[in-house]
Amino acid sequence: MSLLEVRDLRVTYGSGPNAVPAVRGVDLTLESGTKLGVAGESGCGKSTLALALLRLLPASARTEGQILLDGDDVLAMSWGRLRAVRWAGASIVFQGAMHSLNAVHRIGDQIAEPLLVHGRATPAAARTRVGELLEHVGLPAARAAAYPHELSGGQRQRVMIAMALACDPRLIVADEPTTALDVMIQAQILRLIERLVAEQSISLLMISHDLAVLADTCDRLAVMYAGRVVEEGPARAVYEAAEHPYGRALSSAFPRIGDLSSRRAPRGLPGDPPDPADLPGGCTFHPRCPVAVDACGELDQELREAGAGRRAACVHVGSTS
Ligand SMILES: Nc1ncnc2c1ncn2[C@@H]1O[C@H](COP(=O)(O)OP(=O)(O)OP(=O)(O)O)[C@@H](O)[C@H]1O
Repeated sequence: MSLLEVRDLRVTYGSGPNAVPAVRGVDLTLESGTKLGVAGESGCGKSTLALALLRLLPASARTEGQILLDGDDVLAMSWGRLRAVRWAGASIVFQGAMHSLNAVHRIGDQIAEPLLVHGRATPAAARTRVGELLEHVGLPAARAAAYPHELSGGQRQRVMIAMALACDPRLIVADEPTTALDVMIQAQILRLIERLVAEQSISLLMISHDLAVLADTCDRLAVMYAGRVVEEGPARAVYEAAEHPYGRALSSAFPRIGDLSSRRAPRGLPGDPPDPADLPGGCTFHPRCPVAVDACGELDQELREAGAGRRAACVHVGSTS
């Protein structure tokens, strides 16, 4: 059984004529001990997907489909079961740690909170564990007494990671965990995440607009456009030679981390991503696609086999012309 199976996930914000279909039928599979990256431009539904995985969406969101964590459907489980799953089954690291941490509480207390709420430790044992967790993410245990504003952006993100690790989750969902950081710190945090998930056999679902970051860190990649996955496959193969024209455009826009000498000229995509409330007919990418043909404006494409372990949703995939 896969650790995580997302089946035909649909998330719509609001209702009636102003409804925003942010996620429109996403299927994803994450095997235990592996790392899956989800890439796409701003507004394609990445954060909505991340929040849906732990049922953290606002009440205005209607969620359909299945999110099977170890075979148990997150969307159908009781609140009691959901509380047990959050932090311990799966935990989430958000972008911009300053907004995710509580400014008026010491970071040690914030890291201890999931341990105490889940009855994983007594207050005394939690203090010891907080020190261990801080050292694990490269911070001195004494920093437990600090308030968030006393730490740098990179240190705050380390605190978020320590908090996510506190209850030994099987899965970490990281939503743009390095976006707010400068390039050097970004690389350090990515290496830290890689080391921790490898050491503790944690599975990772990492979300980013930056395909290069994901290709560097993950085993497999899924590329989202306008609320759907348009390509998925082994990370390196998708990054080096995407089958979908959107995947190709995205990969050409981002150089590999630490490989600035081979920086490829970003070939900017014309136009903007579509408004989810007013999607073009046919393939939603066709108005921006450099290889669109007449059929693309008429018929949306489903994901189909595009080589070993790969799928892409493009009319050109598998065509011999
Ligand atoms: N609470 C909300 N109410 C209504 N619409 C929302 C809400 N949250 C997100 N949306 C809309 O849903 C769509 C997907 O947003 P989402 O934040 O999931 O995308 P994203 O790919 O994560 O983008 P970003 O990288 O900018 O966060 C966007 O059109 C966004 O405006």
